[in-house]
Amino acid sequence: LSLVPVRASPWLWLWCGALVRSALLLSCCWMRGSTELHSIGVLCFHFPVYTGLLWALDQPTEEQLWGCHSWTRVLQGYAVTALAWVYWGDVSPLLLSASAFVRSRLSPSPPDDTATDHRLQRLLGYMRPYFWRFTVVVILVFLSSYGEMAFPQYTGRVADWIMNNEAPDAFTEAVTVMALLTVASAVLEFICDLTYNVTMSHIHTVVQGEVFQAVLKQDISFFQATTTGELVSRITTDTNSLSEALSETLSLLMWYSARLAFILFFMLRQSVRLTLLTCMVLPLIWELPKLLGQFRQAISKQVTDSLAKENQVATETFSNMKTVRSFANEDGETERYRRSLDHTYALNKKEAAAYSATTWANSMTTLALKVGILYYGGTLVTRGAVSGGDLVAFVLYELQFTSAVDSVMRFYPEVKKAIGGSEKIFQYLDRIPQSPPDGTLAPEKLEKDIEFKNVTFAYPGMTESSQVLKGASFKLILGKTNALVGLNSSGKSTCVKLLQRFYQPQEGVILLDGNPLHTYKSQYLHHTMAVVSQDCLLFSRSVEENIKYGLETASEEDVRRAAELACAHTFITELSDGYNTDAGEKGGQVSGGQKQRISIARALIRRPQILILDNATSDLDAETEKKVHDALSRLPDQCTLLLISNKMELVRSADHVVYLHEGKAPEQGTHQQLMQLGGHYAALVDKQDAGFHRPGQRINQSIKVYL
Ligand SMILES: Nc1ncnc2c1ncn2[C@@H]1O[C@H](COP(=O)(O)OP(=O)(O)OP(=O)(O)O)[C@@H](O)[C@H]1O
Repeated sequence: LSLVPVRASPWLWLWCGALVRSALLLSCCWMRGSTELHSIGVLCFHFPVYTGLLWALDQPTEEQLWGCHSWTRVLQGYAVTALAWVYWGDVSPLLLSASAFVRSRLSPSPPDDTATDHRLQRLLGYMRPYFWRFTVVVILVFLSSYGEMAFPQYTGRVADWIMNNEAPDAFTEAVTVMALLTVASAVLEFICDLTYNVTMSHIHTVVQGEVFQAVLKQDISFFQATTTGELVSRITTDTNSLSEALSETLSLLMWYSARLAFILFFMLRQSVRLTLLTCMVLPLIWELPKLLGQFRQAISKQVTDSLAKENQVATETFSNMKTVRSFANEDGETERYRRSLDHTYALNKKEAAAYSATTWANSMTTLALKVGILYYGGTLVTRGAVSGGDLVAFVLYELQFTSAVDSVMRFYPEVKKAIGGSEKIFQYLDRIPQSPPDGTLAPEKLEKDIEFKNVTFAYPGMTESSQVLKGASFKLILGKTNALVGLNSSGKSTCVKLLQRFYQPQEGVILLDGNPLHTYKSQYLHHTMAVVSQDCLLFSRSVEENIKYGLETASEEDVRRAAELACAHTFITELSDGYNTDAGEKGGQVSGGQKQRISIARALIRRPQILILDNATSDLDAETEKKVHDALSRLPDQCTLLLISNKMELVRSADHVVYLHEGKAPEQGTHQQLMQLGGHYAALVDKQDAGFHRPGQRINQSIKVYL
């Protein structure tokens, strides 16, 4: 062991021993977690670092350096290592679970390093197409950071020249070079910032577009479970803060990291001892704010969630303003909003406390370092170990160094926080819609009836006892007028939603043209089948754009023809700006009846093979409704018409009536056949007829007719 080269350098011996011990510990696969790596670091390197510190402080180190060569010391070192090896082998799982417990107490959602790495990789994936641009950015960052080193370097030299009254020409030259390098560095920084920010804002646009697209692909139950406020917040607020963090904060992090590397290099050139002293204190500067930063990160996540909830309350209130006003519940809504504000405020206070603690820890540690450097540097100058100029340069470097460490410490958690915040964005991007994959069928013409075969269905999250359909089997005749009748909540609208593939039946199958519904292309299905429901909504755009919604290629002639069929043309031309009149948010600028006719026109412009009207003419007066139905009866023969209405005269005129009862379809046939049967349907018709003959009594509106 005391053989030649090692003996020649006690430092080498000391560090080799530390490396051997750490390699031994690392070879145990169970000791590769971050906690264990820290422990290995402490175990193996505390002695060499301690000796280094003594050397930096100009203290005697002979005993520490040469003491290793005694067999007792070597054996003692390995004995401690072996002991630690055994100790961690047995106790490590216990320690890990205890620390996990403590962390779970401190923060409900502890930061998961693996998940963060994964998210980082995903984000880097978006940067990959701009690889060369980022390479240029990195090169510019390094060049510019290098240029910034000119100021302390030349200031130190100038200080020496002034103190020693040397070469006045060199002084002017040094100042000129320093100025040129600083200007060059600033120009490079400008080019670099511009390139980086333009690229990042393009990436932001791409991510935002992808998230929006991914959300639109989701199944209807997803929209039912997720509130609009939350969705909007994820698409706008979250992507914006991610983009801000990645464009501003990450760029600053890059700058300061590069600066840190150069400063360290120049500091080492200036004085190894002073640099060592600075670096000894570095872990303290590094670890304390990092620990506090983790705590802050967890709180920030809670703040983001709380803000999303706040948005949700506001969005819900404003979008239901009429309901709020009609129930005079402004105070109630204000109270609800105030409660969510209070919750965010409480979290903000926690976050502010964590932020202050992090900042305080940063400044205290850096202050202690500054005092230490000045004191120890002063003694070195007095002893003549370094020149006054060197100390001046070193102090300037050290100031930049601590500010760089401080910035890296500050921006690193922020970037991590933004990466953590990207979790939800990626959740949306990764979410696979629960509906089966899109089919391939898209026949030009349907030939067979629509058939529900033993269909059983409960809404997502509902129990079996809440099944809406319990093995319902019935047919809707192709090219004819069909009526689906039943009491309230008997599942009539649910059947339409199943036909639109908003939900999937748990059992049974729905056949269209003899094939299961899911074998059809989704786009084809929604073009073939047009649905107009009672609560049809218009978009805040012109009437014309509303009518040709999703069919941008439709001509003006098509729009006018569809509007005429829906008896909407006349009133549209009387609107302030005709077809160009803005329908307002959710169609708020037109009346309920006008909204329904525009919606019917929107359905008709597609020339659907199946038209479903779910109480779609309920807001029309009798005369207009008759006109609309007359027009609809003139639709081409092959169009299967499906109408929901509370008016029995429409049901009577249907070719085929299906009566839904307790999740099944016990009666189906023509109106006459069902009346002759004398079952539920006949009883319902009788009740309604009786209701019509009692003036002033409210009619039990529980019939829906689909044509
Ligand atoms: N999105 C949903 N999530 C959970 N349950 C729902 C949902 N939509 C409807 N339901 C429930 O399903 C049942 C059937 O509702 P559906 O709207 O299909 O009945 P309906 O016959 O059209 O009723 P109505 O004549 O009153 O319009 C009701 O009990 C209703 O509460």
